[in-house]
Amino acid sequence: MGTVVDAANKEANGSLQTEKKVKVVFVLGGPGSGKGTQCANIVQHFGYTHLSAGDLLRAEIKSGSENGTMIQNMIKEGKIVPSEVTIKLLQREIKEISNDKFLIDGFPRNEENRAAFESVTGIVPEFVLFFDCSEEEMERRLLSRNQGREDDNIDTIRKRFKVYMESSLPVIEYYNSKGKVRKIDAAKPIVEVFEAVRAVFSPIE
Ligand SMILES: Nc1ncnc2c1ncn2[C@@H]1O[C@H](COP(=O)(O)OP(=O)(O)O)[C@@H](O)[C@H]1O
Ligand SMILES: Nc1ccn([C@@H]2O[C@H](COP(=O)(O)OP(=O)(O)O)[C@@H](O)[C@H]2O)c(=O)n1
Ligand SMILES: [Mg+2]
Repeated sequence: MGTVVDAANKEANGSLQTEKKVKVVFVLGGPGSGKGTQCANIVQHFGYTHLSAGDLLRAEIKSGSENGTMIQNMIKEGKIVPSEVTIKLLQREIKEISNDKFLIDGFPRNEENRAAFESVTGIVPEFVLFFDCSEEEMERRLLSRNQGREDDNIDTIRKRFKVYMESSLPVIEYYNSKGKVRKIDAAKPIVEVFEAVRAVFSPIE
């Protein structure tokens, strides 16, 4: 269990009155491995709230916020946005949504994300759901994703794969060294992947 503390409230009352105890599962894997697709299934069957870091960042661009242009440029390059930006968006959702269990999809994507989230929120994940899939398969899926995303082009896809190998896989290895990774063969068809996902969630429900 982790807690998200309202800093302002803590400041005002010198106490942790608005502590909210939450259960968090990180959903990690390469671009196109099927994170978003399986999160939708988990939401339906296990009552978690799905927080996609990428979706929150794209919404931030649309909102015209001061960080929008920076975020847009980094997404176009497949780069990882400064953690303080992404963590603030995640914290806001966790605080505002009346649920106590969250799937955080596509985060942490590098060591800075991982360490900063833990030190800022005090939350340690129950476990990490890792969707393992070959680059060839992920590339095929991204090129036919048709969600109008400007980062689903072959040049940016190549950059994202490089970032995934260099920065994101080490985070998965970190959690693996702590016995926290639940690895799923994500190359299989959607239904078969969900069968394996269901088995991971069922025992603890
Ligand atoms: N197991 C699967 N087999 C084939 N296609 C898949 C599978 N899972 C997801 N897809 C498709 O691949 C694309 C990427 O899936 P998505 O869930 O957006 O992945 P991610 O969030 O990891 O990038 C989508 O078009 C989705 O419909
Ligand atoms: N923790 C994160 C997650 C996403 N992002 C950015 O958002 C982009 C899209 O993330 P996403 O999770 O929606 O991408 P997919 O894995 O779903 O294809 C990433 O390539 C990064 O540029 C980030 O900077 N930090
Ligand atoms: Mg996704």
